[in-house]
Amino acid sequence: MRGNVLIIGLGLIGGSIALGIKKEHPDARIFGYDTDKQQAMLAKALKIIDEPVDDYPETAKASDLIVICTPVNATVQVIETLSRQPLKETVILTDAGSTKKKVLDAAERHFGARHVFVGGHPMAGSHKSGVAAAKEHLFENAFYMLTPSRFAGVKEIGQLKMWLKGTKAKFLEVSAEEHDYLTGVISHMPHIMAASMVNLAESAEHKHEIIARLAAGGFRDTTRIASSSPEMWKDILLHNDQILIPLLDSWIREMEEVKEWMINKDSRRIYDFFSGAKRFRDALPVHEKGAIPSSYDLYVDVPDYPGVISEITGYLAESSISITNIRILETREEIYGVLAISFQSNKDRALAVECLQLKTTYDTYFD
Ligand SMILES: NC(=O)c1ccc[n+]([C@@H]2O[C@H](COP(=O)([O-])OP(=O)(O)OC[C@H]3O[C@@H](n4cnc5c(N)ncnc54)[C@H](O)[C@@H]3O)[C@@H](O)[C@H]2O)c1
Ligand SMILES: O=C(O)C(=O)C[C@]1(C(=O)O)C=C[C@@H](O)C=C1
Repeated sequence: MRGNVLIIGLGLIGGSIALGIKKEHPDARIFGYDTDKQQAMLAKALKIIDEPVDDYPETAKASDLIVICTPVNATVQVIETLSRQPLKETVILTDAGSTKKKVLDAAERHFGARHVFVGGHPMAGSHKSGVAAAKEHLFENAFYMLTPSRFAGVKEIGQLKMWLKGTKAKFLEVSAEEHDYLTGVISHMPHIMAASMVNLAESAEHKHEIIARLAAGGFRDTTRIASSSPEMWKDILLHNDQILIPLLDSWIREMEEVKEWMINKDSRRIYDFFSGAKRFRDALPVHEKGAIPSSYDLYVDVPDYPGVISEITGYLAESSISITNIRILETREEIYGVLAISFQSNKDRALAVECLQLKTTYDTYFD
C-alpha cells in the first residue's frame, strides 16, 4: 500500500510496528513523533521511520494511517488532540495499547462516526523499552487483538490488517470488554505479581544482604517482567481497574486459602494447588508465540570460564548446525552457568544434543 503513515510514540512497540509496515509497504512514507526527541532521532538513525516530526497534529492532517503507541493514558490525550484536527475522511486510526475499554470510549466520544478507529493490541513484547529494542519480527505468529469501534466497517478493518500484514501476526477481533478481561488475567495480573515478588525480595534484602545473589532460575523466570516500564504499567492498572480489582480479590482469597491449608497441615489441598497449576501450565501451546517461546531451546550446564560460549558455538559450527540465539540464563557463583541455545527446528536441536554429547561432558536438557 502507498500513503502517509504517522506513528505517535516511538518506543519498542511503535518502532516494531513501523518496521513491519515498511517491510510490507516499502512505498509508504513513515513519519514518527515522540515527546522524547532523542527517541525520534534514534528511530530515524536506525531507519525505522522515514522522518521525525515536531508537530504531529499538522502531520496527522495528511496521514492515511495513524498508529498511537504511547502509554495508554497518553493515548487518550492524543485521541482528543487528533479529534480537533481536520483529518482525511479516509484515515484509519489505531493504537497498540494494552487496555482497550477506556481507549475505545475516548475514540467513540471524540471521533464519533467522523473517523474510523480500530483498537489494536499485539500480544507480544518485552520488558525492554525504547526504539532501540524494536524488532521487525517481534509480533511474528503472535495474536494481534483488534477492537473495532462501532463505526468501523469490514472494509476499514480489512485495510488495517493489510497495513499491518508485515507484522506476520494473527489477528483476532474481540470486544473491548472481552479484551480487558482476557489481558487482565493473562498479562496484567502476572505483572502485578512479578513486581510484588521482587518487592518482597527487596525488603528481605534489608535484613539478609545475600538474598539478591541467591536469586536463581525460579526467581528469574517468574520476575523478568518486573523490569518493564513503570510508566506503562501504572497506566494499565489505572485503566483496567474495574477488571483487576475483582481479580486481585480472588487471588488474595486463594492466598488466604493456601495459608489456611498450611496452618491445618492439609497436604492434599496443597498438593492439588500445585498439581492443578502444573497440569494447566504443561498443556499451554508450545509452538506458537504465546506464554511459551516458539523457538527450540536447548539448555546446557556449562562451567563458568571465559571462552566456554565460543567452544560450544565452535562445535556446533563444525557440524554445520545453525543457531538462532544464545544467552546465559544464570550464573551460579563461579561454579556453573546455564547456556540457552535456540534452534530453528527440533531436528537442529536433536543434532546439537548429539554433537555436544560427543564432544563435551556438559549436561544438556530441554522442556
Ligand atoms: N512493552 C510491551 O511488551 C507491550 C506489548 C504490547 C503493547 N504495549 C503497549 O504499547 C504501548 C507502547 O509501549 P512500549 O513498550 O513501546 O513503551 P516504550 O516506553 O518503549 O515507548 C513509549 C514511547 O511513547 C512516548 N510517549 C509518551 N507519551 C507520549 C505522547 N504524549 N506523545 C508521543 N509520545 C509519547 C515515550 O517517550 C516512549 O518513547 C503502551 O500502550 C503499551 O501498553 C506494550
Ligand atoms: O514479554 C513480555 O515482557 C511481556 O510482558 C509482553 C506482554 C505480556 O505478555 O504480558 C506485556 C504487555 C502487553 O500488553 C503484551 C504483552
